[in-house]
Amino acid sequence: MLRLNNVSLAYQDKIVVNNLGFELSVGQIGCLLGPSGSGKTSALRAIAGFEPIINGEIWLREQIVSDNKTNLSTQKRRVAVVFQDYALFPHLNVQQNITFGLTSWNKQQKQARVDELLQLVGLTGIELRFPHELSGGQQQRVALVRAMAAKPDLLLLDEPFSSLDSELREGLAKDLRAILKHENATALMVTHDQKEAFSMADVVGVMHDGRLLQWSNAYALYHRPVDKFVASFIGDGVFIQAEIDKDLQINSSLGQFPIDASYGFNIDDKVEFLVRPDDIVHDDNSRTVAKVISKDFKGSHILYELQLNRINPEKLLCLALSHHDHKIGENIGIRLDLEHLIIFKAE
Ligand SMILES: Nc1ncnc2c1ncn2[C@@H]1O[C@H](COP(=O)(O)OP(=O)(O)OP(=O)(O)O)[C@@H](O)[C@H]1O
Repeated sequence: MLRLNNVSLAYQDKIVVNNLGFELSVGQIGCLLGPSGSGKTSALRAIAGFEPIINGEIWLREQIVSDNKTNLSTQKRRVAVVFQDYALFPHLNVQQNITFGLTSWNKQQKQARVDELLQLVGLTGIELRFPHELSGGQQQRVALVRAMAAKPDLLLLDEPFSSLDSELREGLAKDLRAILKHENATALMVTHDQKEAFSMADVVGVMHDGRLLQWSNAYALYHRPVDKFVASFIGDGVFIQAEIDKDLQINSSLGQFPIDASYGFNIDDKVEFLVRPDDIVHDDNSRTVAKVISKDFKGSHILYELQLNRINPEKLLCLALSHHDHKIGENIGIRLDLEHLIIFKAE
């Protein structure tokens, strides 16, 4: 449905999207995730036809819509775009807003589509209200269904929830996913918010400095990051310095443990491995103790920041059940419970 091959885009001479490549099939929801300035919005704008590309190809359906000679107009691409600063037409009511682009539809078809879409977003009955009579969350829901009203082949969403508070965001991301799936719509969203990406998308691409580092599902990004940037950007955790000893074991402040030969490390290699907060288990019977440096109460859990000891002042994060309540400065027993190792050569 959508395919990018080695797409590069530059403003003046500065390349901001570098050799981008991925594919979305019909009905799939993708997300480009990355820090500010990583090129996500520029990539989305190129797919929408707002920016020409200097290299590569963008395919939509079975047609090249962008290459270094072609830049098909947005209308001809049959894509709909929802921007951060979505705006409904203030002088049109909800029904008129939603049906604005449905010029070739008759009255009954328009009415049926409005009813169907408003029901999907739980807003039945607000057809005749004007935007100023709606809450921010309701306005954003209407803006989203308006973009989907004409059943575009591809929906492009640029940080669609950024103007909403965090509680609304999560709810809306889940709702939007349900609607997209109901409509079997193909969509690509960009965001810097990992939670949003994970609740919305089937497949997530992490971007950094214009490059796509990894394109996979959320589970693989968290558990099998391809490099240190992805490992640090996705989820919490700390890197522990270690070296490979003569028995090809990892030797670290958290103890020694074996490493599979398939990792390809050699004796004396300096390495660092990732320890997520859920890899550190609070265990009063453990001989390894660490001091509580800070704590963050999260309701069902407490996220502790711990320091191993004076000789090994490495910091760790530990996610403990909320009734394991310890004071700052207290020493608590901990145990490493790594399911699998995320390990890189030390920089
Ligand atoms: N119209 C423009 N002209 C020149 N440079 C631009 C233009 N738009 C974006 N840039 C630059 O291109 C780079 C990538 O910007 P882009 O907006 O694509 O990143 P982003 O990952 O979407 O960031 P954000 O999350 O902050 O929107 C940045 O260095 C930005 O300053």
